[in-house]
Amino acid sequence: MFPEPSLSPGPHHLNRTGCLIKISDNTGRGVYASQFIPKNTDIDISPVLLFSKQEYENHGRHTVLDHYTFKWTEGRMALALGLGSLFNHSDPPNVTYSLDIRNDSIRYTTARNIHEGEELCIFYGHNLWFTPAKPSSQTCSEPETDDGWGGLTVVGDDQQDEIMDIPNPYADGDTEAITSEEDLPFIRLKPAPEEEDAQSIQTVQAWVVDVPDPRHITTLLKWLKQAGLDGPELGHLKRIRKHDDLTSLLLSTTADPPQPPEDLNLPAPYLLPVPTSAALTLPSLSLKSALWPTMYTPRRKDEPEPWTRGKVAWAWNAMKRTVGAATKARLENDELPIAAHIPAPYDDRTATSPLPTFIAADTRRSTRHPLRHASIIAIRQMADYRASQGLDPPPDDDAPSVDPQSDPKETRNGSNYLLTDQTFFVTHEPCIMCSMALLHSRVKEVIYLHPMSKTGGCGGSACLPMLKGVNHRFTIFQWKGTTKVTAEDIRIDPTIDV
Ligand SMILES: C[S@@+](CC[C@H](N)C(=O)[O-])C[C@H]1O[C@@H](n2cnc3c(N)ncnc32)[C@H](O)[C@@H]1O
Repeated sequence: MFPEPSLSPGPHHLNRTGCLIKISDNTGRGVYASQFIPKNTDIDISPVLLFSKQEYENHGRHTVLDHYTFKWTEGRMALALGLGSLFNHSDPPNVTYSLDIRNDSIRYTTARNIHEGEELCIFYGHNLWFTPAKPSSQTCSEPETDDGWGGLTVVGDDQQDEIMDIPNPYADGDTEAITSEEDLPFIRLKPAPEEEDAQSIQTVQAWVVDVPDPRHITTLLKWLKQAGLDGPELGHLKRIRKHDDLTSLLLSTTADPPQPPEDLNLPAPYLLPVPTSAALTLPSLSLKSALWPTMYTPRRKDEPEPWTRGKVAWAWNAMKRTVGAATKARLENDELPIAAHIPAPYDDRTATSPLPTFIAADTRRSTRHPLRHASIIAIRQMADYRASQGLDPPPDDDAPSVDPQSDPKETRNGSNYLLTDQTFFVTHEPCIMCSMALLHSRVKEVIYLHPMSKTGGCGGSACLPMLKGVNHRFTIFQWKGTTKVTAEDIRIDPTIDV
């Protein structure tokens, strides 16, 4: 059924589940099935060789190891021994893998039934360092994120019970210690300043005069000042342009041409389109400066807020629970496997009456309602709860279903229906509608697992909190998953609005 690629047999290394190594012209060595292998079979458990962060930085990453190693915890890198290093990349993959931090090994499991002769492939992530032999089935452009090993993403097990069994890798240690950025299980997405292309650059007509004798420039700059033509409206542009041997001076955007001092004998001013704003990125700088020399003002990034180990452990549990809810929604209710979760805030852990946890799955299928997205439901749960002043919520099909693990009575104060200061966990990047709802809700930060590059409103197809004119911004994180909370099972069609 699966055509034998132009393979030389290579060394066989037949393992107990029937995996063997073959060599193809396009992808080099790879792992192939010598027989039918059912879904959910553990096909290999590869021990790993660990490199310390320093060892890897100084040596490993400058060698071919960089194409083979997986990101481990505490900045360490792992080389899978045996078959583990030989799985090639495919999107979608037919093999998932999970890191077993305790036993220094990686487990590879079939994600579906595998036929004899089929190549077994894992998913390396979206930032490949080579051109994949088979074109990716996903055409989405994903955010520039670090996915795993030099480029690999951990795609974990799809069994909810197993997900729930995984020990939290951040559970031990000093809860007050600050976790370094690279040890965080998520990536802070710093939405790029708006990129511009040549067509989208806004321009305005400005008067320019050529100055054959550059010694006149000083006089002209003084004259601009005296004439009141040195206002801030052109402050994003340089006044003088030197092009080949010609010096030109930017005068004004006035309707009529300004009249420079006559005794300088300058040629008549002429109109030129110039950019209306400074350049935020280097590509934009070169496009704009081709029109007129432009100032470069990259956006200053906010100082990232540090995450303590205790808070990271809390986030890990929260994301695990979110994934569990999404998996359950699909398995038990035949819904889309999408869930959103507002856990009791980490800082409430010692409070006598902490906020309850709100967790919601998508219900658009069962309610036949196009707006029953998990995020909208979770936002509404919390808003209703906070505004309810102890009253029972309205009997609606997406009305609050406050987590039974929590006792809401104590903290209902009705003072605030917003999600101010809340961390919002969601299995998939929220769509534009949900991102706008999150913005309206004044949420503090959103952590999502799967990017939705075609429909997402947090950087995928648009970035709502970065829009001009919005009255709130929230921080966005993408889970990178050195844990099994990353579940391939809840991947969905990239064109779905989440
Ligand atoms: C972890 S190794 C996999 C084993 C490798 N094929 C070998 O012979 O050692 C990763 C390397 O395999 C190659 N590779 C993996 N998947 C590929 C794909 N889909 N298309 C082309 N090359 C691929 C790339 O050269 C990549 O750097």
